[in-house]
Amino acid sequence: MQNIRFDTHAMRAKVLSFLQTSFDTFYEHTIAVDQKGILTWISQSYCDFLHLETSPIGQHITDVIPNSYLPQVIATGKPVFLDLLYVRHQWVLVSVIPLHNDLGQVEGAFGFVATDRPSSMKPLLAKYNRLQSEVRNANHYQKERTSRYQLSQIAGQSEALKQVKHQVRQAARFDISVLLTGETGTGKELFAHALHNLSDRSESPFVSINVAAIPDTLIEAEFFGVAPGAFTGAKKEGRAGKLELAQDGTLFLDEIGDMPLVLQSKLLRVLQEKEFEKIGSNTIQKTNVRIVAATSRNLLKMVEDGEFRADLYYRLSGMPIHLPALRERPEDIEFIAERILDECCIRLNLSTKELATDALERLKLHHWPGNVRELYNLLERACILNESQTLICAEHIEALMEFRLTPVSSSVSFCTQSETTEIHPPLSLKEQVKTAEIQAIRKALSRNRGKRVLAAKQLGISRAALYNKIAQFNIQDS
Ligand SMILES: Nc1ncnc2c1ncn2[C@@H]1O[C@H](COP(=O)(O)OP(=O)(O)OP(=O)(O)O)[C@@H](O)[C@H]1O
Repeated sequence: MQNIRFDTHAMRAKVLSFLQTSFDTFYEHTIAVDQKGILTWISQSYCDFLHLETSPIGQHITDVIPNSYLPQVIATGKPVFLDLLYVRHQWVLVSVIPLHNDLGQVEGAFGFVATDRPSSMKPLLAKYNRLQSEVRNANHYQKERTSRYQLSQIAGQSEALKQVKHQVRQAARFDISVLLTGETGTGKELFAHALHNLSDRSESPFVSINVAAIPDTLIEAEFFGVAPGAFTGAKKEGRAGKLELAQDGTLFLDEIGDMPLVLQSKLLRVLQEKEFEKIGSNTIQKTNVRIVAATSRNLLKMVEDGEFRADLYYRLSGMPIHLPALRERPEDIEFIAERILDECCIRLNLSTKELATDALERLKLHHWPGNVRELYNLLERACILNESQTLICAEHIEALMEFRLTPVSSSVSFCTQSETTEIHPPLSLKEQVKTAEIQAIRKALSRNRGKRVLAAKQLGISRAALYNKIAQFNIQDS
C-alpha cells in the first residue's frame, strides 16, 4: 500500500469514509491532515490520549504532536510503516500513509497508532533496544559512518531550542559548512547527526572525528589517510582517512578548537580547493564533503589569541549555530528528563518511572555545568539506585547532587546532607557556581589520581572542557 489514489470524487469519499471507520476499529487512534499539515480529522480516542480538551481540527499537526511523522510523509510522499513515536511521555507504534490525488500529488496523510499500551509495547521496545545494541556491536565500524539521530528525537519545547531546530533545518537545505557552538553536553553532536539526516547527503556516510581525543602525531593520518607503504610500520595496503570515508556525506569535526595549527592550514586547503593528499602520496584526491564542526571553546577569542586561524574560522562558520546551555532553558528540563527516564528504564529493564513535581523543581534549580549529559548521568543513577520506586522524588535527586550550595561565613562551602547548614548572606550565584565547579574538579582529579580523562568522564564533561576549566580557574594538580 505505497499510496492511495481515487478515480472519482464519489469513490474517494466512499473509500475514505470506509477507511476511517475501519481504521478506527483496527487501530487505537487515527488522525488525518491536509497537504499543509492542518488537522482535518482525529478520532475521539486520540483526543483523549493526548488529553485535548478542545477539538484540534484546524490546527497544524506540529502544534498538536510536535514530532509527528505526518509532515515528513506529506513532504516526501513516502509512507512510514510501524515506526516508534514518542507522544505524551511514552512510545507508541505508528504508521502513516500519504493520500494522493488523481494527478499523483500528495493531498494529505493518514496516521494510525497501532498500540499505545506500555505493557504491549514493552517486549517490542526491549527487543528493539536489544537488536539495536546487537547491530551496534556487530557492525561498529560501519556504525561510525552512519547517523543515528533525527531532529524529532531531540527533546525540548523552549523557544531557544525551537530556534536552533529552525536554524538546523535551514542549514540542512544548503550545502554550507556549519559551526555548532555551546557548552559541553548541550547536544552539539546530536544536532550534527540530525542536520546530516535532514540534508541531501543523508544517504551518504556521516563520519565523525573527535579532534581532542586523537594525539597530535596521529591526527593527520586519521584525517587524510595513509598511502600504501607510506612509511615503515604502515599497513601495506594503506588506510583510508576520515575525509575519504565521508565522501559525498558529512564530516563532523568535534572539538575543532583543539585542532593543531598545522592541520588547520591543511583543512583550509581542503575547504578551498576540495582536494587533499594522503600521507606518503603525491596523488591529489578530490573530495566532496560537508563539514560540520563543533566546539565548546570560544573560537573567536582563540582567533584573537592567534591559536586558531581566522580564515579557517570564517570558512567553517558558513552557518554558526549556538546551542543554549540547559540552565538557560529550564522549561526543557521536564521533556528531556522524561525522555531520559523512559530510555534508561527500557535499556536497563527497570519498571517505568516518573518524575515528581518536587524533583522537577529541584532539577530546575541546578546549574548543570555538564548540561544534558550531566542530567542524563544523574537520572540514570537515580533509576538504578531507586529501582523499586515508580516516582523519582526531590530527595532521590538531592542525594545524587554531589555538592549542595550552603553559604557558610563569608565563603561558600559544600556540605553533604549530613552536615549542618548555617544561613548567611549568600554570594552571587556566579561566585557560588564557580566555587562549586572548582571544588568538583579538584575532587574528581584527586579521586582519579590526577588522570584527567577519568576525571572528565566522572564529571560528565569532555576532556577538552575539563582542560579549559582547569586553565580558566587556574587549578593546580595536587
Ligand atoms: N535535547 C536533548 N534531548 C535528548 N537528549 C539530549 C538532548 N541534548 C543532548 N542530549 C543527550 O546529551 C548527551 C550529550 O549530547 P552531545 O554529545 O550531543 O553533546 P555535545 O554538546 O556534543 O557535548 P561535547 O561538547 O562534550 O562533545 C547525549 O547523550 C545526548 O544524546
